Amino acid sequence: MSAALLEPLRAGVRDLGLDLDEAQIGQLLDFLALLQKWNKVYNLTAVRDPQEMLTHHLLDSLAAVAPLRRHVAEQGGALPVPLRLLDVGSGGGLPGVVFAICCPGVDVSCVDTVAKKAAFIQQAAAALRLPNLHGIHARVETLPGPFDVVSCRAFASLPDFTSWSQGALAPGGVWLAMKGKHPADEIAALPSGVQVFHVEQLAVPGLGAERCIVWMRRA
Ligand SMILES: C[S@@+](CC[C@H](N)C(=O)[O-])C[C@H]1O[C@@H](n2cnc3c(N)ncnc32)[C@H](O)[C@@H]1O
Repeated sequence: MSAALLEPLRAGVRDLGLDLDEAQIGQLLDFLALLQKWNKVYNLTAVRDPQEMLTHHLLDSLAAVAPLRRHVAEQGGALPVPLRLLDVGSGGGLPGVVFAICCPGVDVSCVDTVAKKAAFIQQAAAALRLPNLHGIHARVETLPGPFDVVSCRAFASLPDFTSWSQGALAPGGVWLAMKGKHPADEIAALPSGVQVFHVEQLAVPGLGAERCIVWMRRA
């Protein structure tokens, strides 16, 4: 599988303008192979075709890496080292595992209510030799944090995501919600204690669909 996906992955990374070394490209392909292998047992994702996994999961998550790196760079010395990120409802590790591979300076915890999904993340951390990746089996509502960035993809509405994870967000922390088209209704339904400070459009190579990141913080 890896050989057939290597060139499309390289092309996608190039289109995204991402700087990744050979080891990271290898880890991304190894992650895809793990996801495909364990999907049969753990039912981690409905996407089963490897090419589709590449565009819908890997490249889609990779599109959020440059924005995350920019946030880390912009905050500079204001953030703890390593920066602590919580990926909520991570499922098979998207985008959490991709963030852990591409941002070694970020300590990534992936939380999921389903035990076998959290176990898969632990397995991936060991297999891919990622000391900055952890799987947590819990409901996000019960996690105290603190996390400097709380992310999600295909998880819940913005009001539910921010309300359920507010206890995990560090003072001065930000929410990074990956969404499809601009979620105007969800933004309008946010409580006054949550402020949207940026809606960032993303272009995912090979995916003709609208994607954005909704960045939020406590008002
Ligand atoms: C649709 S999946 C998305 C998985 C992954 N983020 C992705 O983009 O492929 C949503 C995940 O959220 C998890 N989940 C639902 N409610 C949760 C909660 N309260 N706390 C943590 N995880 C939760 C589910 O078990 C499921 O794995």
